[in-house]
Amino acid sequence: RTRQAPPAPAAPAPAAARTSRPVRVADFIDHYRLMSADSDFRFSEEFEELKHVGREQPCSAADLPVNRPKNRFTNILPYDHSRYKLQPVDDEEGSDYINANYVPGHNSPREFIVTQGPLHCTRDDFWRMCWESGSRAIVMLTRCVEKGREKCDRYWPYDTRPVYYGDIAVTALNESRYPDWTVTELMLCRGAEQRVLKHFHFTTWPDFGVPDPPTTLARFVRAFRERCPADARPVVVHCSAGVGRSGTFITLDTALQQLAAHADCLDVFGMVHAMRRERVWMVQTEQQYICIHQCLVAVLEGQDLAAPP
Ligand SMILES: CNC(=O)[C@H](Cc1ccc(NS(=O)(=O)O)cc1)NC(=O)[C@H](Cc1ccc(O)cc1)NC(=O)OC(C)(C)C
Repeated sequence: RTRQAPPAPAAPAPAAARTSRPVRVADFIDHYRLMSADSDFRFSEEFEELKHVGREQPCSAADLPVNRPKNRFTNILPYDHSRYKLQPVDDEEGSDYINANYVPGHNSPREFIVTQGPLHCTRDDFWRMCWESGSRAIVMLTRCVEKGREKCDRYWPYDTRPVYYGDIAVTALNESRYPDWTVTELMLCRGAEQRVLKHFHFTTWPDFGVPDPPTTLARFVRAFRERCPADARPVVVHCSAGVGRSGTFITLDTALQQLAAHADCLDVFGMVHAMRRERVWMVQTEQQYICIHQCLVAVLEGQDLAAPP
C-alpha cells in the first residue's frame, strides 16, 4: 500500500495588517532617528502601510447627483458611516449633506468635524453645520487663494459689518494677527440666540507641504489649545480638501495632549490609521507624516515652542 504524503501545512495566514505601532516616549527621539535614516526609508515604509486604510467604505450620499456639486474635489468624498448630517430641510433631497466627517481626537471619538474648504454654494451649509453642531471653534489651515487657485471660499466677513449666511448672521468682533496665524472672534446670531465662536486661521501652510519651519505647527497647536474653549463641543477643522493639512493638525494636537497627560507611549501610526477609517487620506503626504514626528521630537527635546502672547 503506498503511503500518502502528509498534507502540506496550511499556508500561514497573511500577517494581519497592523492598526497600531506604539513607541515609548523615552525611546521616541531614537525612534525618529532610526525611521529617518537612509532618506526616511522606514518612514516611507510605514506611511505606505496606511495607503488603503478605510478605502472599502461607501460614500453613497456624496455620490447622489443632487450632492455632487457640493464636493470641492471628485476624489475627496465623505464616508457614509461617519459623515456629519445637517438637519434635513422639509423633504428636500440632499438637504442633510455636507462634505464633512466626525474624526476622533484625544478627548472624544467625535472631537472634530473635518470638512473641505467651503464652496460659495456650500457656505450656508457650512455655517448651518457650525451652528447645529454647537461648535465654538473653527480651525482653518489654508488660504482662500494659493498660487492663483481658489482653495476655499471667503466664508466669513471682511470687516465688522454683520453678514447673513442663510438665516445665520455672522459678525467679526475682534481680530488678533500674528506672523503665521490670525485669531478672530465671531458672533453668530440665529433667531433670538447668540453665541461666540473663535476662528483660528493658519495662513502660511502650503498645500501638499509642511510649515516652514515645521515646528511652527506645534506653536499653532499650542496657541489653539490655550485659546480654544475648554468644552466637549466639536471643533470644526478644514483646509482645502479637508484631508492633508487637517489630518496633520489633528494628529499633532492629539499627540501633544497625550504628552501633556504623561502618556508612556505615542502611537502616531495608530492615530492616523484610526482617522483614515473616518475620513479619506487624513495626513496626505509622507512629509506631513514626518512633520508630526519632527514637532514631537522638538517638544521632547524641550525646544522653546511658546505661542506668541
Ligand atoms: C492631489 N490632489 C488631489 O487629490 C485633489 C484633492 C486634494 C487633496 C488634498 C489637498 N490638500 S489639503 O487636504 O491639505 O487641502 C488638496 C486637494 N484632487 C483633484 O485635484 C481632482 C483630480 C484628482 C487628483 C488626484 C486623484 O488621485 C484623483 C483626482 N480634481 C478635481 O476634483 O477637479 C475639480 C476640482 C475640477 C472637480
